[in-house]
Amino acid sequence: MDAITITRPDDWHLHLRDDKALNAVVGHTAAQMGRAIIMPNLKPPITTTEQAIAYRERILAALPSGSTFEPLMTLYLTDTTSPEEIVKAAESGIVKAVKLYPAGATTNSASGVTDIAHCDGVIATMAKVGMPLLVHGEVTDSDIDIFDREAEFIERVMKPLLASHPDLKVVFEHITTQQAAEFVAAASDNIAATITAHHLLFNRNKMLVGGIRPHYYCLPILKREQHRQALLRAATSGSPKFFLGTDSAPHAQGDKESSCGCAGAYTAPVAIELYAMAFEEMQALDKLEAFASLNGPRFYGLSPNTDSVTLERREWRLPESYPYTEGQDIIPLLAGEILPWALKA
Ligand SMILES: NC(=O)N[C@@H](CC(=O)O)C(=O)O
Ligand SMILES: [Zn+2]
Ligand SMILES: [Zn+2]
Repeated sequence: MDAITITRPDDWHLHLRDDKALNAVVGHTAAQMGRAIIMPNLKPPITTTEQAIAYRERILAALPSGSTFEPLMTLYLTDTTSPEEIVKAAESGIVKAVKLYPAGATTNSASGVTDIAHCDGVIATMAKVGMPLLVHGEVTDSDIDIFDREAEFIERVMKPLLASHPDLKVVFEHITTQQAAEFVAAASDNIAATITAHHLLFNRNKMLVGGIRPHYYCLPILKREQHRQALLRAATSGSPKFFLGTDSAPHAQGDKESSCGCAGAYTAPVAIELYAMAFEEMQALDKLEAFASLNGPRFYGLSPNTDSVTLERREWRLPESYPYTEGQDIIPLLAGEILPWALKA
């Protein structure tokens, strides 16, 4: 196949940050995606509908002129989020989901939930009004190895949560393990998952063999090959439960290439190209459209985009960096490398 045309994709898990960083990155996503679910882990986090509406306005203002990209907003769940705030969010039509960050699990999760028991009433309200819960699924207990934190989350948090709230819509975000892929596939229809391009393309060797490569450090951390294979099978299985979520998570070069580097891979400029590489590895390019453009809107109760994008088989070299904030560049994943697929302008 030398070209593939699909319904324009959406990104169901994206970090856009704010201010100068927002201005630097939003165009990369808007050039490819029709819509994106915007993560609320700003400093301070987006915890109210009012803040989500204001953040949405800042995103729209930062878009290149003429762009029709649509940001879909989320709230950051805390120990003190009220059921009233959830009702308000649902009625706004602007807030599409609520995000659970276990406190301390990832970037800007300090205000996250310390114990999900604190949120039982709020989650019951979410189930009642049909507001999806998006989950960063890792336990944070210091005795649990970083490579086991997602699998352990399924047992300790996800299963009890779904048992108490069987009608709750849940997206298990950025799944990275065979356990998560199998759990979601076997769960009821109201449970889905996003999968990143980098977890489909790379195992942990990419990050650790021949030198430590900080741009491959993200959370949940890259796993061993067995897990990558399970994610590839899930993404290309044709199941509507799995859809595209890049988790493109920009951090300044200096914050990544550091003695204590931040977690997050910046993939927005080449998101759909990277997914095409992964699907081609499975000889499943015919499954790309459902994963990238149809399954997500279906889960969120939205229509697919009405226009399309075309990928051409044409080698091109990704830039080494892009301008980011004052005096800082951002390094995309696969910076300076040759990619086999190009998005037709
Ligand atoms: N994925 C990451 O490694 N980082 C994300 C947070 C997240 O999605 O967990 C970020 O905001 O930088
Ligand atoms: Zn996360
Ligand atoms: Zn994320």
